[in-house]
Amino acid sequence: MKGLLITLEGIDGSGKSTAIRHIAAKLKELVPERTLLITAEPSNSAAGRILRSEILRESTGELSFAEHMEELFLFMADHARHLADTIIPSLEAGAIVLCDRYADSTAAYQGVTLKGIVPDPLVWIREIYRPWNLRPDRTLLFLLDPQLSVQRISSRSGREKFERQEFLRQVDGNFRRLASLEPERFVIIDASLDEDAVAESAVSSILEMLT
Ligand SMILES: Nc1ncnc2c1ncn2[C@@H]1O[C@H](COP(=O)(O)OP(=O)(O)OP(=O)(O)O)[C@@H](O)[C@H]1O
Ligand SMILES: Cc1cn([C@H]2C[C@H](O)[C@@H](COP(=O)(O)O)O2)c(=O)[nH]c1=O
Repeated sequence: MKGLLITLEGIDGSGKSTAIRHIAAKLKELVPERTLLITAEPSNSAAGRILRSEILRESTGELSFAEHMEELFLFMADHARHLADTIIPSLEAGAIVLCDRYADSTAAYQGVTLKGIVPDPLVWIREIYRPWNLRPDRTLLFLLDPQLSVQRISSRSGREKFERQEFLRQVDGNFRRLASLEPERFVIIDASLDEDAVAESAVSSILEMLT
């Protein structure tokens, strides 16, 4: 049986982790014969663990050129390791893989942080990934106004709320641009709906691919 790679993308607080739990429960009920793998990036690779410690430590200060480049290539190294060790073996075994964040997040987020360092960083990052990345069968893009998303995650530490909102507005614009470049791969999920409605739209989109 052919595996299926479904990725979930969207800005911080758009509800991906919440939705993935509902989706997994529903798929277990509707297609009990299928193996499900729920995973996420950054993953638990060595690079992923460095990134997670950095994210937790999130400095409010500006990163240097070297720190921005280091962050980009750590995310890419984590992605390569995650593909090789986890995603590809699961797909080869016929699993449905639900991945919370994937290469599109690198293009969307580092496509903002690398502005002024490289020309059109979103396009550059896509080009670096192109020769070796595994294209998802479908990407669910959770769209939510950054003002709402910042309210949802306001309890988390880190950058000032306004700074985070402006940053996420640019990330949101990058996700929308990525979706416009590959409309056949992306499905837009209205993340402003309640949890059940969001999960229902996500599950129906996945079931379409199974039938
Ligand atoms: N549909 C929804 N409506 C209202 N609140 C929601 C909804 N989905 C999730 N939330 C709440 O918003 C917050 C963020 O949700 P969640 O962690 O699932 O987002 P996320 O996209 O995984 O964020 P991040 O990428 O930053 O981890 C949580 O407090 C969650 O309970
Ligand atoms: C894969 C990936 C992630 N990020 C950012 C996006 C989020 O702010 C954090 C991950 O936090 P989460 O709560 O676990 O989703 O990392 C990024 O900047 N670049 C990437 O490639």
